[in-house]
Amino acid sequence: EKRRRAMQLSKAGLDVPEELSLFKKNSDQKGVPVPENSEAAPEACPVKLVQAAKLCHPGSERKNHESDAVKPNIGIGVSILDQKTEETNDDADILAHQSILKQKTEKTNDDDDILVHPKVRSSVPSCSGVEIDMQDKEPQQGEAAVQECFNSPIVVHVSRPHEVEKARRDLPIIMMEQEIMEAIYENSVVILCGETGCGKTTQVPQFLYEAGFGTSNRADRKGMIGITQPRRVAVLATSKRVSYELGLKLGKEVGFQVRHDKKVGNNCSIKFMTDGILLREVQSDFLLKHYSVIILDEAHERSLNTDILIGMLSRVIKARKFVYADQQKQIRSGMKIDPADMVSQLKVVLMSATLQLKDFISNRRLFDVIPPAVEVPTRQFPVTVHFAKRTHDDYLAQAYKKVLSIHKSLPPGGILVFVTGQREVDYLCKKLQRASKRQSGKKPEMVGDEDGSRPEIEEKEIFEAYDIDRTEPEHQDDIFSSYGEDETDDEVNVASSDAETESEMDTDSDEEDSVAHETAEEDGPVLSFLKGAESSSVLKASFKAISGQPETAEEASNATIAEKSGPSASRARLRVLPLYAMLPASQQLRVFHGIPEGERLVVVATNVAETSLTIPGITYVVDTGKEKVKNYDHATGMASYEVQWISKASASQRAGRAGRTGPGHCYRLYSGAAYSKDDLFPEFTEPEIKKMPVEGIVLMLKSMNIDK
Ligand SMILES: Nc1ncnc2c1ncn2[C@@H]1O[C@H](COP(=O)(O)OP(=O)(O)OP(=O)(O)O)[C@@H](O)[C@H]1O
Repeated sequence: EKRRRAMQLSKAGLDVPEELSLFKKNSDQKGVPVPENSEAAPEACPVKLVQAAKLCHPGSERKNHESDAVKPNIGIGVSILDQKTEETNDDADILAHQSILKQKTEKTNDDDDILVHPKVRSSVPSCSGVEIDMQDKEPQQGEAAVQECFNSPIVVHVSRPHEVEKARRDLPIIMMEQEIMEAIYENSVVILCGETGCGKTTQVPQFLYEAGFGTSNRADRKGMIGITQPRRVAVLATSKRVSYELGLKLGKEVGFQVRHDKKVGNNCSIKFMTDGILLREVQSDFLLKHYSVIILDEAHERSLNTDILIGMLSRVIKARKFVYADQQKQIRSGMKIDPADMVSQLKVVLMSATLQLKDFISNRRLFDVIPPAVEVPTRQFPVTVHFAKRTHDDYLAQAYKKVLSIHKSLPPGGILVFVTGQREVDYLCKKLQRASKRQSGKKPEMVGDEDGSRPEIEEKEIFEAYDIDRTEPEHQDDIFSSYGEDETDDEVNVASSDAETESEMDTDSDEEDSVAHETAEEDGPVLSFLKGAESSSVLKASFKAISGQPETAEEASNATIAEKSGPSASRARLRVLPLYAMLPASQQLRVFHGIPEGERLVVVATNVAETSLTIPGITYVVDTGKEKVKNYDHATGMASYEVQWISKASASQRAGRAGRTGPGHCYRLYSGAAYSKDDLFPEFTEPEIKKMPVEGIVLMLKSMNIDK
């Protein structure tokens, strides 16, 4: 809080009072202030900070900075500081160096483990993986050398685009870099909870990269930084963003892997992947030797893949510690180990905006030591949440109406609409496109047909939207059928509950809607409006209402927002784009490409857009509050898809999509009263592992050679 206020004051050009000051006088350096916190340094001289500290850069980038590169890392901190202090009188430079040194030379628990006994005269692997011959050194010197080696700071040079450098400084997580990195240095597992949009997904991999993780320069940080996402589109989008922010090439230093698509260079430092990919990797290499850090993003979703991964990683950490200690013992006894076989200790970071912490920290079988939780409590931009007065069953019609109402009366800004499945997406896209055509050709407030009449709502369209096909045979999905599917694929399918979450692995998504429909026959209230002609008339009526009824209270509220934010863009055409899991990647990525001036972007998405994504320009979110999930009948072992209310955690993620690149608004198409009921909107989604029949999970673990 102190730092935040100091930052605010200094950004506003005001004097920072002594008690809030980020700097304290250092008695050793006459007149040179030393930053109390590392984040002061980026504020002071963001680029010089890394450049000045000399470079240890992996891969091709290293060549560009060869003259700066310091090959062995031993003693790097001291020598650089001395050298630079002589070279420059620039206080900012010195400030930056000291900041780095202070941060990077913090002694860590891990460092304790790698002390070499003073009496041992042997070769040990250096930070760079090259053996240091210690034969000619005095024991104490050898110890000091090794100690320095692992304690020595390493700073990887990064050339970020100017606008990224500027935007980064306002991200709340940047102020927490030191706390986060210290927690990671000192613990095997760290939980990181941060508000949506605070910068977890894009920045934490960068913190690690800049600290030397993912490079081959240091044995203790050797191995890639792996980041898992529950969804393919998030993998593609975030890897692209991070490579852009770091000024690196996508597919080289920053890579990604999803099913059927892999772009990972030989010198890859940061790898984004779906959780299924990592599960597959852990089966073939239990130690995950290629990784120094694994970040599990969106851990709150508690998907089966993520939960199994957490369990597996808790074991991998122990196994790596064991192998690591053994290797250290061998080194101490004079044995040589091939640098390629050397392992470091594995770090695991669990990240989420809304995590039920007690599930993780109270489970002593999972983690021997309670993992620390670092919290980033603020988001960058505010999001105003608006609840509907009443909760309607016909959420699709309400969504349509809301989008047009926003378009009609609110200032420019993209709209992101959440519905439950592919068919709903396609249907709503079509409807909105038609409405837009009509609207752009006529007076802006007209939603009716060209002749001025109200748009005719065809029964056929409604049936199409909900895939109401009375002739379709009843279909249920056997949960075990997907385990064996596509054996050759390099991604594990653990029969996820939500086809929209994992559908890149599912082959049955086309059946989802029909399954939903069939199950609705028994499930009554949730989908009762989908039943045949009766339901179609309800929808028909609601669509008619869309174009006919005055939007009294809503228009009044919109008018207030419009007054504050400027004129509407109602004459603009709508650029309506779908986003769902089964859409080919190239089409998924269209939402990130920007749109011609004068158009308004509308993205109609399933819950694939719920987490991790920043769709540039999205200012308004329309949340139907519904999602389609796979539920299991424990008696029969069969699964079926149902449309149900989302959890509060999901609702908050959805709202978060509006405040990414500026302040936003989230329109919830359900009432505040409904939202407050825990039986309708639970705090968290029930972990999938609790819903699934245990046999399938056991079989899968057995197939991974895990007996207990
Ligand atoms: N593609 C992008 N274009 C523009 N800005 C972006 C982009 N991706 C990220 N950002 C900026 O970085 C911020 C942080 O994004 P990031 O995904 O790291 O947040 P997060 O804390 O992981 O959020 P979430 O919990 O929703 O995943 C965004 O709010 C946005 O300002």
